[in-house]
Amino acid sequence: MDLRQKIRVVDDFPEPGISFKDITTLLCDGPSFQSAIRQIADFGRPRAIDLVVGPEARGFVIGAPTAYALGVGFVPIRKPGKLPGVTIRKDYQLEYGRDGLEIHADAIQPGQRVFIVDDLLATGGTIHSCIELVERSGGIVAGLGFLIELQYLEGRKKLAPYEIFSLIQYEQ
Ligand SMILES: O=P(O)(O)OC[C@H]1O[C@H](OP(=O)(O)OP(=O)(O)O)[C@H](O)[C@@H]1O
Ligand SMILES: Nc1ncnc2[nH]cnc12
Repeated sequence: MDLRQKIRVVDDFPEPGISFKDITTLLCDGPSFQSAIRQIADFGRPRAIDLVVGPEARGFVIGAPTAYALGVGFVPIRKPGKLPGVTIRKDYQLEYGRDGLEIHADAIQPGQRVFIVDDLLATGGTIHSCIELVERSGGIVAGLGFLIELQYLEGRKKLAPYEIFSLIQYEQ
C-alpha cells in the first residue's frame, strides 16, 4: 500500500514558503489509516512500551490508536491552559510560529518506558519539548514514531541519539 500518495501536499500553507503535508486525506481512508498505525505500533512493540505520549492535536490522532494497538495507555501533551491538573510546561519553536506544551505532572510514573508519537517530524522542536517533559516526569523515552518526516529540516539531528521511526519521508 502506497501511503505517500494518500498525503495531500499544499504549497504556501499556512504561510508562504511552507510545503504543508496534509494527513487528513490519509486519515479518511480506513485501510491506509489502519496500515499506518499498525506499522508505527510494530516499531514500538519490541521496545517494552508502558505508555504512548502524543502532542496536541495531530499527535492525538496518531498516538491514541497506536497506544490502543499496543494495549497501553495514552498520555496527551497539550497546548497551555488545557489540562486541569498540576502540569509541567515547556516553551518551544515550530517550523512556523511559536508555542508551549504541558503534561500532567502525575501522568507518567518514574521508570515507565514511553513511546512518543506524532504525525510529523519537521524541525524537531515539538518532539524535543515532549522528550524534555517526559524525562522531567521521570519517564524513559524508548522510541519516537512518526507518520511523516521532513528530512530537509533535519529534525532527526536534533533528536539524536533517540531511536526514530518514520513511515514516509520527504527530501524536499
Ligand atoms: O517538528 P516541528 O517543527 O516541531 O513541527 C512538527 C509539529 O508541527 C505540527 O503541529 P502543530 O504545532 O502545527 O499543531 P497541530 O497538531 O495542532 O496542527 C505537527 O503536528 C507536529 O506536532
Ligand atoms: N510542513 C508541514 N506540514 C504539515 N505539518 C507541519 N508541521 C510543521 N511543519 C509542517
